[in-house]
Amino acid sequence: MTDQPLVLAVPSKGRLQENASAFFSRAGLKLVQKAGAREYRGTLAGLPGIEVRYLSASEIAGQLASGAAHLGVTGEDLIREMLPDPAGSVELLTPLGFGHASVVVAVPQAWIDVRAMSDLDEVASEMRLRQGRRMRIATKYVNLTRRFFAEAGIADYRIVESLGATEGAPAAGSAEIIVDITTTGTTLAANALKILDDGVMLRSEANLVASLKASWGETARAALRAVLGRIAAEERARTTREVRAALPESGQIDLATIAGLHEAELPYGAPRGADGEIVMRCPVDAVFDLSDALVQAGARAVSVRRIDYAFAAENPLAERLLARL
Ligand SMILES: Nc1ncnc2c1ncn2[C@@H]1O[C@H](COP(=O)(O)OP(=O)(O)OP(=O)(O)O)[C@@H](O)[C@H]1O
Ligand SMILES: O=P(O)(O)OC[C@H]1O[C@H](OP(=O)(O)OP(=O)(O)O)[C@H](O)[C@@H]1O
Ligand SMILES: [Mg+2]
Repeated sequence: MTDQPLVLAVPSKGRLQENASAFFSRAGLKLVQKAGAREYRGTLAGLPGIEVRYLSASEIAGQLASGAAHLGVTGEDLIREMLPDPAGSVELLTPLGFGHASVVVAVPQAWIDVRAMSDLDEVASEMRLRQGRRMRIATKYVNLTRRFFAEAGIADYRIVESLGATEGAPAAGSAEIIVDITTTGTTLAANALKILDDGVMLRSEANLVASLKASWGETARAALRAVLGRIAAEERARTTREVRAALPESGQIDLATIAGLHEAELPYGAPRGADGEIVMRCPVDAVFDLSDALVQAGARAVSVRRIDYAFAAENPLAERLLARL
């Protein structure tokens, strides 16, 4: 078997594209697109064994499912909708803090008595009884809708598959209600629709996702460690601060206790010698309490700084995935 490169699928358009590029560059991963405007492949600068593919968010979900891509950035909504067995075919490595959107059940605002899924059950039964037809739901989230309605005990409906402008379906008369994704709610409001009180099916955001179906040879595994090592180093750096100080004149300070109280660590160990320097690292939220504690304990010149990357021997993201391969 040939030792294939790691295929990294990156959004090439749409809502996730810009944020995804920013995420990779923060982690020091420079996407280099091959020459030619129609070339949808690239590499990562300085990292061998990786092929970048530029695809739409839904194609990325598909390629992770089939194993054509090893790693990708896509919306959790697409993973849950498109994969029959997400838990068995992919690993959601980490949410990325962008691409937030919810998949919701929305009905016409004019249905003033309909507020919850249980009310919808009544609407469906009445429609069936009085008009002899089933309630129609316009959506492209066919699988998520079937699952959610089954859990709500509603069976009397029909799905009208929508390819776009789903919110327009009720006004156009092609469906009574819709299931779609929303962020600001602007599109729903513009179409005189409202979300049911218990109608939020999924809160989604962009995730870094790994395929369990891809072929993970040595080259791909080595590339995985390198990529996830940088991503983890950036995240560790972003969520922590480095706190430095000079030892008290007396040289006496109980750093272990102070560290323990403020979730801090001494990444370079305890200071040596009377004019040693204390270097600690703590979560962003703990910075002021830790600094106060150091000052109270007699430490001098306490300063706090951001760090760009914090590399470590441990690679929790990679280990979690490799344990499943
Ligand atoms: N307000 C939003 N509306 C739609 N998608 C959003 C929104 N906010 C975040 N997303 C995320 O972006 C994903 C789809 O992005 P987008 O619509 O840009 O892709 P696309 O280019 O239309 O993909 P395709 O052409 O395959 O449909 C969604 O599945 C969701 O995860
Ligand atoms: O709640 P809002 O902030 O108003 O956003 C929701 C709208 O955005 C998405 O469409 P998109 O712009 O991605 O177009 P598409 O349907 O062509 O993908 C989604 O399908 C909704 O129509
Ligand atoms: Mg879209």
